[in-house]
Amino acid sequence: MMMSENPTIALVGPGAIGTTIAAALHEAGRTPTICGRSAHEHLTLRVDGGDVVVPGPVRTDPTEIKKTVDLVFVAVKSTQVEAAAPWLSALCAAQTVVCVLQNGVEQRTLVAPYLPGSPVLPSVVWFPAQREPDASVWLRGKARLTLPDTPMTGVVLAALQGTRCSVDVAADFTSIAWRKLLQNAVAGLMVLTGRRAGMFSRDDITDLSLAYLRECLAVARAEGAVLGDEVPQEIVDKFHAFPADLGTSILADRQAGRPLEWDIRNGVVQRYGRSHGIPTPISDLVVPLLAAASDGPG
Ligand SMILES: NC(=O)C1=CN([C@@H]2O[C@H](COP(=O)(O)OP(=O)(O)OC[C@H]3O[C@@H](n4cnc5c(N)ncnc54)[C@H](OP(=O)(O)O)[C@@H]3O)[C@@H](O)[C@H]2O)C=CC1
Ligand SMILES: CC(C)(CO)C(=O)C(=O)O
Repeated sequence: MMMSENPTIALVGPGAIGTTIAAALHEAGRTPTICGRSAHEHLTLRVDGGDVVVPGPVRTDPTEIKKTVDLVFVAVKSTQVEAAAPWLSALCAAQTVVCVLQNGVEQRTLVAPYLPGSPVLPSVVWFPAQREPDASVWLRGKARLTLPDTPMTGVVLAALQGTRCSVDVAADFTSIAWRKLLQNAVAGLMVLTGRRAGMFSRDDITDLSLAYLRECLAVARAEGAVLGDEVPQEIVDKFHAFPADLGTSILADRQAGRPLEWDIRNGVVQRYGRSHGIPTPISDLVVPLLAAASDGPG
């Protein structure tokens, strides 16, 4: 699918990931319409070379949107898609490309019901970014996405071409998305301890993580992911190498008392495990604890 020369672009969900992508687009002269929940005059991305300020305002009323756009980036949490649906109705026509910047392997299923048949492009978001108390976002790694190879991938490639956010296109997107899901699943253990990446240097947490990752790997393979036996160790090695104070977005939500993406990051392994008849004893412990931390009661 080709994009018009000056495509119109909107970003729904100007949080940690959304601000990073909005800043990348803005630096390349492709400033998106920013659609959020909280009003801000501008967005600020903290990067090594200083701040990137993206002019706003952040729009908060979907009824103000009078025209659909060519490309929408969706960067709300998976728990916020339903509430963000009025933005999707206002911004999307049948030909609008909707690129979902979320964790998980179910972006299409989650977002498509709120669209007028627009094509949905899932992505793998590799970089850590965190919201700071002053509402700026701290980009803590190299901005990088992986996209599946589809007829509309070129639209996103063109939009992000020459920006600080690099994009890889994967022939086997399923395997890459599941690999990232394994990383996210084990990161969920940080919610249960209230600790950051430094906790993975403990031998007992390393052993638990490896066992959990092997369980997730069995489910990923049953879902068609081609991932080797070395993947659990590689993911744990990654956590060992992270700065000790690096968190994860689900921990940030826990600490802010927000709903957690427990279902798309952890519950998914238990759900698919059940459908394939694969035992998931670690998920059976971890998932109810995360679900209760998120949704209560109590
Ligand atoms: N942060 C990270 O390092 C990474 C995150 N991810 C994934 O990316 C996705 C986005 O995460 P992240 O950026 O951290 O999330 P954030 O919570 O930082 O951002 C979500 C944004 O969506 C806004 N929002 C909430 N509800 C609505 C609504 N109804 N309409 C419009 N905007 C709304 C929020 O507004 P408000 O300011 O009011 O809360 C916030 O600006 C998640 O799936 C996450 O798992 C993937 C890789 C890394
Ligand atoms: C930072 C990262 C990449 C690792 O878990 C992430 O996906 C998140 O925080 O949600």
